[in-house]
Amino acid sequence: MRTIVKICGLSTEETLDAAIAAGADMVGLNFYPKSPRFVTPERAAVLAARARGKLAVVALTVDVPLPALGDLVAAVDPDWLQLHGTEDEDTIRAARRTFGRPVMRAVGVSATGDLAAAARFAAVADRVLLDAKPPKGPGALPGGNGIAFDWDLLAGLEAGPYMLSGGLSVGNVAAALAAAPVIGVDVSSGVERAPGVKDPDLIHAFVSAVRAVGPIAARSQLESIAP
Ligand SMILES: O=C(O)c1ccccc1NCC(=O)[C@H](O)[C@H](O)COP(=O)(O)O
Repeated sequence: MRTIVKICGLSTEETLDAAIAAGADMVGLNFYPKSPRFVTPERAAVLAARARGKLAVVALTVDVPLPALGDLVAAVDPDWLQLHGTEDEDTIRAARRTFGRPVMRAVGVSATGDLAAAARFAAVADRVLLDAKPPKGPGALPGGNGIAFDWDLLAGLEAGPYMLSGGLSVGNVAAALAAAPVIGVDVSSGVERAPGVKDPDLIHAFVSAVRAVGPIAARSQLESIAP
């Protein structure tokens, strides 16, 4: 099975088409109002319709209450939900049940102890996104900060539906995949020329860099995972 590639925080037709042409598997549409990647539900609906059947569209939200999430799902009809805040297991279960879509839960990692939280969420979510923790201080976003964490912390990660994110780029994604036993990768800042401005050439280069690593089975620590 090939490594899953998600390009997060798209907002234009041009960059969506680049992700599709490059062979990405998922794109993220960002509904966090303070993000430079924020898209309105109306704009997202246009992009999601364009992507339909070509790759999976992920609606990324941060601590949005279920009724408002329902409005978003109705407007955009995403294939996946990505919960990138402090949503607990009950909320994940409720979102899966209510909206009938798979849920990805992001988990910040800065120490091996965080892998316990990741495993807890992996038991109830369809996928867990292992991301860098946001930096402290004003202006930091819950994600999309372009910061990598120490991938060696993942050496003891049990096989599971884990994807890796945080500071990935064309230059480091092969090393990240060599270190981290994950089924996929997610990138945002690393394929941008400025915050919120995705670059079609960088999207192509990033997907090519992942494909050059080869399928998951070529990474020995993942031979037993069937996502
Ligand atoms: O990207 C954002 O602006 C963002 C804002 C609020 C919550 C999550 C956000 N991004 C989540 C993602 O899925 C990113 O792709 C992931 O954090 C990695 O980002 P980066 O380090 O910039 O590649």
